[in-house]
Amino acid sequence: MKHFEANFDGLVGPTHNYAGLSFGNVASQSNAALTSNPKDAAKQGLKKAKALADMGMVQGMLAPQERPDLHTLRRIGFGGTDAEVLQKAAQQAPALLQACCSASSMWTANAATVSPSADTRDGKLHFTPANLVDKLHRSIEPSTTGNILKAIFADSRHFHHHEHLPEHPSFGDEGAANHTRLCSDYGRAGVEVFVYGRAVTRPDMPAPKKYPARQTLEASQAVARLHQLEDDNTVFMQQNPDVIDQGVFHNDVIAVGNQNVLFYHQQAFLHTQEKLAEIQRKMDTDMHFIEVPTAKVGVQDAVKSYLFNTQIITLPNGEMAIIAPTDCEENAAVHAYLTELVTFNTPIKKVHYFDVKQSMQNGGGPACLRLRVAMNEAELAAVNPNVMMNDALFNRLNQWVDKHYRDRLTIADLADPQLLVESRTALDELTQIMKLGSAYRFQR
Ligand SMILES: N=C(N)NCCC[C@H](NC(=O)CCC(=O)O)C(=O)O
Repeated sequence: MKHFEANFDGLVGPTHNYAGLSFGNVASQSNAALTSNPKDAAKQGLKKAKALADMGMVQGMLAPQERPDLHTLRRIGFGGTDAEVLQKAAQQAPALLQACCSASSMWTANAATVSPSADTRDGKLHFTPANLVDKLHRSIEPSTTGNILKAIFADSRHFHHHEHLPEHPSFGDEGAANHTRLCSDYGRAGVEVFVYGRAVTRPDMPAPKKYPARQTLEASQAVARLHQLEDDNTVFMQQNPDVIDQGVFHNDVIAVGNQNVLFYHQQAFLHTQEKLAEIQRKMDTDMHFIEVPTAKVGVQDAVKSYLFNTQIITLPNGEMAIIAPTDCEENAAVHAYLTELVTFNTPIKKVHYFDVKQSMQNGGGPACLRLRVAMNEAELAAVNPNVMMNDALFNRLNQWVDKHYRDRLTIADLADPQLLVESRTALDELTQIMKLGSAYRFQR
């Protein structure tokens, strides 16, 4: 049976805006209050997803969440008509309104942790939505994420869905952004690398001083238990707290892996050599550890350009390619490095650049925008086909964006009751396009 990796990109929602909600994420903070362009944002994402489909990759789309989130606003005491709820929240607690309007579900690397059936004891593909407890605006995503994943991966003969971890800082879980699966071939048991920022039960271990460590060791261990992984196919590594304090809020901002390649910055981890040796010992093939030295690319350049928030994909011809943001092309040191990288003796042979600036300005690069699901043909046949990218879906979604999305949105616009109407109208139509049933609360 054929095995491959599918990517599910988050469709950018109609309320995409810059509210500076993510302390520790430099782009989010420094672009706060910029005017956004939701239409461009959605189209940039669709273009990248379609390009991967055109390269022969299996590519799907995940629907955005319902925002403004009236349910949460009512839950915290804003009442009246929908328009009144928005107006009162805007007047009394603008930060809470902003948290309830973020289109942050677009970054589907944070939707869940996924373990392919080749790695798990029950031979099923496991999903655990990330609880994202570190940020208020993201902590309201996991239940709906779980519902969307269950609507797409519905067949219980193949897919095993878990509830998100308890909503407490001890179990801070950021999903696939802090998880990398390495393997010799997608269908063979691999090594799942969990990268955590701090260990709650081990206060003696180093932790960042300035910015939060969003992922805990305890959360990573819980996910590995739920997913029925063996010690032989898991590795737990600690992220270097110094780089978290320099703006590396997720591990996928400083490292990315694919099959037998791990591409990472010299300063990414603690106890690097020991941990890489453990990975190699547990792998059934020789690893390519591609370490980028600080002397060639500093941490600041890596964070600004998102050199490591690139996707490394295996093309149908077996070669690997890097999907990078155009910001990498614009940074001299990073561009020089990538140009050199394809000449090294590694499986990576090509770099493709994509403009995803609307997302980048909130700290989300190409890799943030996608959830990886390694699977086989039988599993793919069980996936809702209406979310899979092809010419027809690409054209249909672009028309849908043109019809419903604004081309400029400011923080002040979030209280506009018309934005709520537009968003609901758009999402209602989307559930018909993607055949998702009544996925949203407002439809029930
Ligand atoms: N690295 C990965 N996998 N994902 C990137 C997520 C970016 C997201 N930004 C935001 O949520 C900013 C929203 C705002 O400020 O309006 C975050 O910090 O959680």
